[in-house]
Amino acid sequence: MELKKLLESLTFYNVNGEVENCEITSLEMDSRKVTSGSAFVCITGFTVDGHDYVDQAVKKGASAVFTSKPLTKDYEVPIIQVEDTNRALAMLAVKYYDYPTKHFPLIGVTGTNGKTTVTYLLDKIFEYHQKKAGVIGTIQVKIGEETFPIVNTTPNALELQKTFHMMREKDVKQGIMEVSSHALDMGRVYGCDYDIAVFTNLSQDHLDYHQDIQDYLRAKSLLFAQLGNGYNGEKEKYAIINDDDSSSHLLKRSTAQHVITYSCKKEATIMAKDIELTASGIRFKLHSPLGEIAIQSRLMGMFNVYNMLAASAAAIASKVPLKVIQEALESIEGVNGRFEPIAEGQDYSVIVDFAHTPDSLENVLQTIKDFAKRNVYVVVGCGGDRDRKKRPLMAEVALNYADHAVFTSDNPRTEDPQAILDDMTAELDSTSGSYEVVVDRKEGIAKAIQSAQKDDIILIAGKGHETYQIIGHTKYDFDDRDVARNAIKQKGV
Ligand SMILES: CC(=O)N[C@H]1[C@@H](OP(=O)(O)OP(=O)(O)OC[C@H]2O[C@@H](n3ccc(=O)[nH]c3=O)[C@H](O)[C@@H]2O)O[C@H](CO)[C@@H](O)[C@@H]1O[C@H](C)C(=O)N[C@@H](C)C(=O)N[C@H](CCC(=O)O)C(=O)O
Ligand SMILES: Nc1ncnc2c1ncn2[C@@H]1O[C@H](COP(=O)(O)OP(=O)(O)OP(=O)(O)O)[C@@H](O)[C@H]1O
Ligand SMILES: N[C@H](CCC[C@H](N)C(=O)O)C(=O)O
Ligand SMILES: [Mg+2]
Repeated sequence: MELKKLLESLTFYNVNGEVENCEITSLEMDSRKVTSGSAFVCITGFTVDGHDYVDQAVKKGASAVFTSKPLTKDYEVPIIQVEDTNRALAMLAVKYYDYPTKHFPLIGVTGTNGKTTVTYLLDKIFEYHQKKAGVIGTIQVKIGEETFPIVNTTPNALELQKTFHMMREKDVKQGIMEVSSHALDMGRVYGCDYDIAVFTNLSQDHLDYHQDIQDYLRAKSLLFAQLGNGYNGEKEKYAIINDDDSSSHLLKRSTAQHVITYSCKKEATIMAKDIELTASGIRFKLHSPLGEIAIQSRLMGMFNVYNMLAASAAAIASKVPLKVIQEALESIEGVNGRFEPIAEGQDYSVIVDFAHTPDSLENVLQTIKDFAKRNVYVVVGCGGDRDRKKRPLMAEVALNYADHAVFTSDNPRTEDPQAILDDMTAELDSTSGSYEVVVDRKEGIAKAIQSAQKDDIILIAGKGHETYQIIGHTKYDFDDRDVARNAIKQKGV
């Protein structure tokens, strides 16, 4: 693409150098990826400043550089200075990849818990609706049956538009993505044109990044403020909001578009009635302005009723017939690493789940308690370099619900694993409940499995689908499901 054409995506900028006849062969924000003809955008990060890598980028053949501050030396390639390179990156990426989401509708899902689950429910619904879907989120990028690895739940603006472009090339008819609060706050989704924005719920997490819960909510609300601000202005846009959550009022006020509410407790656009939670799944009646359907699902727990309402509401707004929604939800066996049973023929249950917040841990433990015939064990830890304030809360929830807790390491990252466990247990006294601390996760899982007797249930929480454990800066192979399977076999069935 000609640089001149790329610059049409920006309004005010200063150019130092010659723009005419400058051809751009790729758009990059990482100097290490620059090749001959790349345009390099300098981003000021949390660790380093991209402006310090201009020399490297130019040496590698960059044919243009975007900055947000004056550079200390002159270069022979055009230097384009903008107010904010982060914002410019999104605009440039949308232009470079030729407005990819013009070609398919886009659903964004935000909230503390349930985003991945809702996106996979929607993926199944669109599969049944015979519309090829592309999903972006915590687990991976999934386009039809193809999957690609991912670093962040919501990728940066450049990676995101590139992924949308790939979806367009693969003939995707429906985009579905998780939108994290970090992404909203950092502007990773600037330039995205959402048709539907979904809110699951808000509870404590990420207070390492956000100053407080209000700031966290403010970040979430940006998705609803952004709804309808894109280039697909002629289509109707919908905000789908959990009306049973105390943040619903603010989120409704954040959007100028249509609002669809959902609730299990009160009058709302979409409601769940006659809910039955059983040891083998969920039954309820989904009531909508278009009619009522009976939902029968293998997913467990009240929280999954909410997830199904959220997904159904987004599907209804996307004009998917109720019958299709009903069949798709009935067919879902589970979501990777969410309430995933590990069955090796043993006479006790082992469940691997991704609960890594106080609220999700409480929800999943409540679900287990409701059907437990005997003791409930929980093996859980808290990630390092993440919200420290949730640590004592998660430990408290574990003790409130489980008969015995094994506190162990999650992803310690650069923190001392013992110090994380100390944060979890500092407030607990000996009367709070029965627990032990086992720093090594593999050992912690094995200990719980060794102790289990017939009809006991062990919940291994926090890592779900993850196939690694991050210690320091290194990712080691680690999968709770494999570790549990081996421990079960070692114990003997
Ligand atoms: C705190 C945070 O969000 N950091 C993100 C950020 O990294 P950073 O600011 O440290 O980047 P940096 O290393 O300083 O680099 C700055 C710039 O210099 C460039 N650079 C760097 C080195 C070099 O040699 N040359 C060069 O050009 C980099 O490409 C970049 O453009 O930008 C990176 C690239 O986009 C992200 O991958 C990274 O996410 C890290 C891995 C992360 O862990 N983020 C978490 C907190 C996060 O965002 N989580 C949410 C999920 C939350 C949830 O689901 O609950 C998410 O959406 O993933
Ligand atoms: N609607 C919900 N409300 C509360 N807890 C939930 C809900 N849905 C799922 N959970 C619990 O939270 C865990 C994580 O669910 P899921 O991965 O769908 O959430 P997420 O919002 O994508 O999380 P992340 O922020 O890590 O991407 C599940 O394993 C389950 O224990
Ligand atoms: N998306 C979540 C994942 C947490 C998973 C948990 N295993 C951890 O490492 O803390 C986060 O970035 O906070
Ligand atoms: Mg997720």
